[in-house]
Amino acid sequence: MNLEDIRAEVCDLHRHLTRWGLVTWTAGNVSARVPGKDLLVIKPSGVEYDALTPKSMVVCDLDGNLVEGEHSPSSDTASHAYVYRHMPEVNGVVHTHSPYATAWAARGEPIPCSITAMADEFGGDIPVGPFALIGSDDIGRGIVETLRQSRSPAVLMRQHGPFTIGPTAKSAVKAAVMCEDVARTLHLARQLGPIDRLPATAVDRLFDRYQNVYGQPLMEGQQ
Ligand SMILES: O=C(CO)[C@@H](O)[C@@H](O)COP(=O)(O)O
Repeated sequence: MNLEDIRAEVCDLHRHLTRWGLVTWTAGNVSARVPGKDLLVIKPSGVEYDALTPKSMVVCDLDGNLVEGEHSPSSDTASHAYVYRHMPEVNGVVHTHSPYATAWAARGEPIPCSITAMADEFGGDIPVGPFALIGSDDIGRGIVETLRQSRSPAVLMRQHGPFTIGPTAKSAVKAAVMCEDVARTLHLARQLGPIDRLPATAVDRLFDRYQNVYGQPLMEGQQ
């Protein structure tokens, strides 16, 4: 993929944030690593989703410095860059303020792994990361420290909201969609009474099946 393709992909992926109701106004962002280069592509800060174009996407280095683009990069660029610097297996990062996941983040409470959909996608609880102010790479440090100890591609940054990672930018977007889905379901379940976590052995088997068997075999060149 060349830089123009990545700009187009990152721009297009923001449509999923609005389609799945994960963002309000301009509060959320998607980025992708540029393969083989110490660069990332991210959304411009504070631009409405309907106005995003491939050209308005911003290219930054992995210290968060602007390299190419007509707009200021997302406020979370330094944190996305920190994740790419410290997690070489990650090629996509997403942040939203999706309401149910952010409600769990506001309480500083992990989402307990109580349903098969959570075991499938997250392989356990969705953990809580530390509170950190926006602007520096402190949020990135909290994401990396928390997710290194977990199989989950999602972390609820305390009193802020969810951040997700993935081997592709699309997979990080999918994790953000699934995170909000299970956050809503577990919130609803808890209104009905106490909820139990799945046994660890069942979580392991479900996670392995979903990650390795579920769906269609990949064709050559697919991700
Ligand atoms: O979380 C916050 C602000 O609380 C930001 O990530 C969010 O508003 C999105 O900012 P950007 O438009 O990406 O600069």
